[in-house]
Amino acid sequence: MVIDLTVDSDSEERNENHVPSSAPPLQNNTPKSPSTLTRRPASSVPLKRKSEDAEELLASFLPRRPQSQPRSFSQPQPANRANQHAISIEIEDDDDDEDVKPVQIHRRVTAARSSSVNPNAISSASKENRPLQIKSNATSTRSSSPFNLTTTNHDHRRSQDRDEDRKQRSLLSTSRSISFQTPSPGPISLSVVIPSPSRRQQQELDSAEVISVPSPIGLSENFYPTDAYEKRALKGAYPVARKVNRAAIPFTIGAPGPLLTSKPDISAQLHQTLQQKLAKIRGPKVTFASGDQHQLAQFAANFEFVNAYKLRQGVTPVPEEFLAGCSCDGFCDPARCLCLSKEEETNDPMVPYKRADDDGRLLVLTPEFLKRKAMIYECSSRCGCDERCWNRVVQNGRTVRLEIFQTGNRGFGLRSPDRIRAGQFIDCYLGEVITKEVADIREDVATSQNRHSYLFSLDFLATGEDSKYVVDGHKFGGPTRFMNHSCNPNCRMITVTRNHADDYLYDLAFFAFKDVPPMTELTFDYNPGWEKVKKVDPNAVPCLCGESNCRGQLWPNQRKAKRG
Ligand SMILES: C[S@@+](CC[C@H](N)C(=O)[O-])C[C@H]1O[C@@H](n2cnc3c(N)ncnc32)[C@H](O)[C@@H]1O
Repeated sequence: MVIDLTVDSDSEERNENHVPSSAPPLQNNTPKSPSTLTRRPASSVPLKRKSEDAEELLASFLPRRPQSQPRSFSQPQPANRANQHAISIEIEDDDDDEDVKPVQIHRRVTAARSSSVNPNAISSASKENRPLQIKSNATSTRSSSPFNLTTTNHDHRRSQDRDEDRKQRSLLSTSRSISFQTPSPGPISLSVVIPSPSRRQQQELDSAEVISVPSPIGLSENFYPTDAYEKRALKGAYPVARKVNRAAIPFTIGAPGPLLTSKPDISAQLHQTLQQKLAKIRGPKVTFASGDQHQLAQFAANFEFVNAYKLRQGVTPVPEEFLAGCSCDGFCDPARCLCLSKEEETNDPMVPYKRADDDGRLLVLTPEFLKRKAMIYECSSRCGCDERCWNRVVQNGRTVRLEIFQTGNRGFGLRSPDRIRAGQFIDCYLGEVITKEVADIREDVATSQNRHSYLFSLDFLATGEDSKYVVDGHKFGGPTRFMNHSCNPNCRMITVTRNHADDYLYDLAFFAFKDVPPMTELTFDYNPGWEKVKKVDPNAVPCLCGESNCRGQLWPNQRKAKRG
């Protein structure tokens, strides 16, 4: 579609057909200048003003004008020429400014789809449905506009334009000499031609069927669908229940079942529950010494035994492929095994285990190692040695039986019915492995509830103050979670690992410090190396170990300390 929009100020007679009868006659009034232009000198108004005005008008033609700028739009009668519709729009600015000398600028913008004016445009428009194209004799073009303004190659028009420019300049110069104000465009009439449908479109329109649609009524299901059909179908699928005379149905009482003749044995039930839980522990038997039923019941309801760490959210072990091993064959050679711990100062390899003096099958820590603070690196599945290798003790598990008993003043405690040799491995501390952040929260809860703490920091190789992970044996754990503190302990915790690459996840293994007679409570120092202080912190947990060298308090804070 092509719309020929011609901006013409003075060739009135050519556009007479498009001027609506209602359009106001040409007046000699000076239109009021737009506020943006009143402060500009007339000389600053560009000569291309005319074309800009056309663009402005076109732009303003599309959206609605605000009420504050009243403009009159009038639609002209269709032109006499066949296949042509013209809309003439007259735009007029109000002017009440008496100070400005009346200067009349009258513009008529005619958009006509006229074969005489632009035959090419018409022919192309009728063939294709192109976007609206407006032709103007204005000098500027705006390609980004949906309207495409192009210059008409018409000499006569150009001369008319030049005349108009001259006339405008003279008018502007007159205005400048008087008030130095730029006049606004006067009443402008705009004619827009709306093209008729193309031949193909017309054919489609002619052949289109007229479908009669019934006028909607408020309750018609065609327009407001309901579930009435669905309801009717459901009614058929589920017939209405028959009425029953309940009084007529006989009620027969059967033979009575076995009645409880005695009180249930709570103690036996509790014992059974505990046995079930203890049976889950791997290795030699772990038992509960009979004691306070209420405490046992509490424990049975709130605790589960585990045989390995339970890694919680945020805890990631170093993958297996990072495991390094020695190249020993069969039994490791203490002189060249790469897994052996290194002496911190000398870097000499340390052999941690030796055969027990009275039992060749039993491996115990060497007396030298018991005094050290080094970590034990045991051989692993990546090593060349086999499972009989002497450097595999902790990974082979517990060898002594254990008993959980009530201490009387420190809650439960742990002991063994077996004799334990100095340096003998007892068991590992187990539980949930949690992040330090989670541990802090749990510690606050334990402290506020004034209950036992089961948090054990994995901070042996930590460079900073704090650990990355913490083991919590409160809800899940092994028998060693019952080991109490003593200022004169008989056991020691030593860190043991098989993965040289992981500094944060390793075993917390308990070894007997000295020979421990059967049924002696197994204890360790919660804060090894912590010196006795003269003044005991009144907020600290008081130590009840009863030893002559008792420090009087368990720890400066609830959690067990760094290196053992
Ligand atoms: C790992 S738990 C030991 C088992 C605990 N007794 C139980 O019944 O579950 C640590 C807690 O036991 C108590 N505890 C351990 N050793 C203690 C001691 N020497 N004196 C006082 N309380 C002790 C403290 O309440 C501590 O928070």
